[in-house]
Amino acid sequence: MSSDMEAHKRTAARRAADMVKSGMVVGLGTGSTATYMIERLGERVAEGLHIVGIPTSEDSARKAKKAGIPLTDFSAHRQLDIAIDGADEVQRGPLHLIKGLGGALLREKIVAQASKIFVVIVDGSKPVDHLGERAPVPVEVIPFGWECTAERLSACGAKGVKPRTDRDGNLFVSDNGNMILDCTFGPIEDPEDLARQIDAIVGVVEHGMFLNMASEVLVATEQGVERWEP
Ligand SMILES: O=C(CO)[C@H](O)[C@H](O)COP(=O)(O)O
Repeated sequence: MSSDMEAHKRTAARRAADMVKSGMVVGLGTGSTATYMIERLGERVAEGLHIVGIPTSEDSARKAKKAGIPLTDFSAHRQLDIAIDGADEVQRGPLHLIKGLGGALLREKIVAQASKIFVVIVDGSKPVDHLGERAPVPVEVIPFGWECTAERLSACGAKGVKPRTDRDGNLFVSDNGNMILDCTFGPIEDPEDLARQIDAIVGVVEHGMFLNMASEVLVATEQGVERWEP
């Protein structure tokens, strides 16, 4: 990871964190870009910003607590004012996303769906013409019968379906106790159709295509921060 890329992630993250106002319920994304956003929100809380956060992963919950951000959950709030999160790919135009290479796609999608505004923060390596160009589509599945679920995902056109593993080669376990299958499709011509096919497979909990969900995307590059709307 180049230091430029890190600097761009940080710039986009801080720009989004500065959109947050006192009184808001804020969805806290997961990943390296979202971590910069959590750190910036922590600074703002220390300066007097009053917010509560709903984290999208156990990892982000830990980081938010460390940063001093008070946390809440859906038992207290059914709707969030804003959610801010990174992405693995962003398609300009509809602002379709692939998310979940960090393993948190299910909670991320629940939080994004419950938010009035969903702001996506990326560096210049994330925009693509078609979803699937560079990233696999992560699919969270229940462990029971995953081999069978994997075959059905192949039948949807995935060229490769790989169970995600951790650094030690053990099967990755999500915060929800599920597995992730990384499905390589290559450029996806019709993401809505693919999403329908994947949603219909028994055993699939959720996939990492976030279609028509982003309210805006902040793309930070050498040239500054571009703001995209659908
Ligand atoms: O979806 C995600 C985690 O599940 C992340 O937002 C995505 O992987 C981007 O991560 P990073 O900001 O580290 O590039």
